[in-house]
Amino acid sequence: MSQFQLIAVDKSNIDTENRLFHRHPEALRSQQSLTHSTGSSRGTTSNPGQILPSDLKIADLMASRKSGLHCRQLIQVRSGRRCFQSGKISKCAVAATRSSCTPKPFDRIPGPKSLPFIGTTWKYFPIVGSYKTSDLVAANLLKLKEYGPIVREEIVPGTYAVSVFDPADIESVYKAEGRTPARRSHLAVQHYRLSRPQLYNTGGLLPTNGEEWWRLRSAFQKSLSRIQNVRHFLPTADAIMQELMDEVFQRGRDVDDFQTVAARLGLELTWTAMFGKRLGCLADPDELPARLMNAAETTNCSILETDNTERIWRKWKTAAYKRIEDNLSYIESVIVPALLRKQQEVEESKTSPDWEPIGLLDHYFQIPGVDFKDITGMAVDLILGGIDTTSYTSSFLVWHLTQNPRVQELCRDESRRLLDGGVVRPETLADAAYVRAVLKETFRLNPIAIGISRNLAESTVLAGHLVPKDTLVITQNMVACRQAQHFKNPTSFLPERWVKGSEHYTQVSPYLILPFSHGPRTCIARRLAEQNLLTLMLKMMSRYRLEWRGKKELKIVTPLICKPDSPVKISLHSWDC
Ligand code: HEM
Repeated sequence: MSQFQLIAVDKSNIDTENRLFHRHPEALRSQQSLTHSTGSSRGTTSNPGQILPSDLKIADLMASRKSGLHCRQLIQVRSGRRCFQSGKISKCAVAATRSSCTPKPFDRIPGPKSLPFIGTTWKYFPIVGSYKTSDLVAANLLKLKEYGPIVREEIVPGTYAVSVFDPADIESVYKAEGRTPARRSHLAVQHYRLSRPQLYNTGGLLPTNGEEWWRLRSAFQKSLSRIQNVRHFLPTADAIMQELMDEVFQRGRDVDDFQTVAARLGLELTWTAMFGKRLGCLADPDELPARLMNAAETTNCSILETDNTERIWRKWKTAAYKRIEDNLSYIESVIVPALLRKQQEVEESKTSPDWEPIGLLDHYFQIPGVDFKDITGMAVDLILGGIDTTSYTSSFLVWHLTQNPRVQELCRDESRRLLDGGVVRPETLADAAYVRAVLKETFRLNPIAIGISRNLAESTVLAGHLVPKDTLVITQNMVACRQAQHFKNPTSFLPERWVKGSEHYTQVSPYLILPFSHGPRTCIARRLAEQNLLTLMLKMMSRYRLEWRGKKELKIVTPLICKPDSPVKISLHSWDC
């Protein structure tokens, strides 16, 4: 009988082996029957050199080839002479040896030509280059077409960024991110904060890496990661959205830019979650919220530019660096006095028997091991993270709804069935399968982050190339989610893909759609953000039909996160008229 031997010699190989079983239930069943007889189980005893039955592997791997799935196993076939490597299944002319399956070196990763002093950045220059930083989605799509599923760029001479597009590689990146996942972003924010030790202890959560990041993250995430803690914010969120419907939409049914309205909403929701008190910026817009929103957006939109020109602003303050400095200092001028008031309030009331923490800050001021300066950094990061993410996502959501009247009707039917006297309750959210599917489909086509970046914590094989530890890798989820190999009619907005029982129901790799990222560094406010977006949709769709009045097509620009390229102009029509 011919036999096949899995060569799983290190952790990454064991991971790829597990991935194979994960994707091919047949293989898993056979593996289970195999391991039953040997008394082992999947994932725990993926022994290097383990012998597998021949019928299992041939059938399984051939099926993989037919279905276009990628195996990338380091597998040696003792007889049958097949070698599986780098996303392809190829016949080897001679008996496959381990060396023939050895990953290719890092410098063989394809990518644009690198020039002295400027590396590959010329590709983003006007006229000579074909990529635009303002349209990274198109640039990344072009990279995939030009170079394939792995692309290497020299972003600063001697510093490389590797893009991966295949979900199996995205999974490998997450598996190699380590206990304290590190990314290279918000460098100017970090520099600015470290130069103000009177206000901050560290660069804060967004830019910090390593143990210091974990100290902050583990302290601040508790009140945001448990679902029951987040449900605690639901009644206030419901009341805020009710005000949006009654006061704002009722006043004018033609909204010239929904994104601005949604930014106010994002600020109101974030502020209220933090302080446990309304800011009141929806119905009565005064100057402070507008300036705060503007300061957060300008800071966010200057991040990419400063991350890419680190060497310059470290010597001379560039315009983008100055923008960050000015706007962060404005945010501090609002936040710090509010934090001081809150701290005093907590001190005065926490001894009272009927005092209950309402906002995040009520918890933060009681966490041992963090002080006022740590909380200042966290509060500013929540403001930076909480407004544009909500407003851009809900703008794309509204765009897709306006383009799909049938989807609007299905959302209306579901929300009317589930709302309890117009109010969203925890069980409403749990049952809102269709509205949830609409949000997921929006995230497939319009995630606000094109993907995530990581500095690898360990050397890893990606698309058949050995990528060294510490290399900056970018997962290209957004482009991957628009590929026909993963989704039928990939550019169509079809929430039914996510509705069990629908003929369009699709099961895909869990590493494709990751709008909030994944693992220990996933968005700290993920549950809160989802809760708010679902509540908004349920309440809005139960009352209004949306009509698009903006530019023919809403496109994306990428100052940092993906933003609508033009005003989100809509009209709201009552369903009952
Ligand atoms: C649609 C809504 C949102 C999306 C899609 C989103 C997405 C993301 C993503 C992709 C990351 C990077 C994670 C990584 O590198 O692995 C992130 C981080 C973060 N997000 Fe969100 N986010 C959203 C809403 C919010 C809100 C409402 C807040 C605050 C109230 C927030 C605060 C943060 C913070 C502070 C981080 C940094 C976490 C860390 O580095 O440990 N986000 N978010």
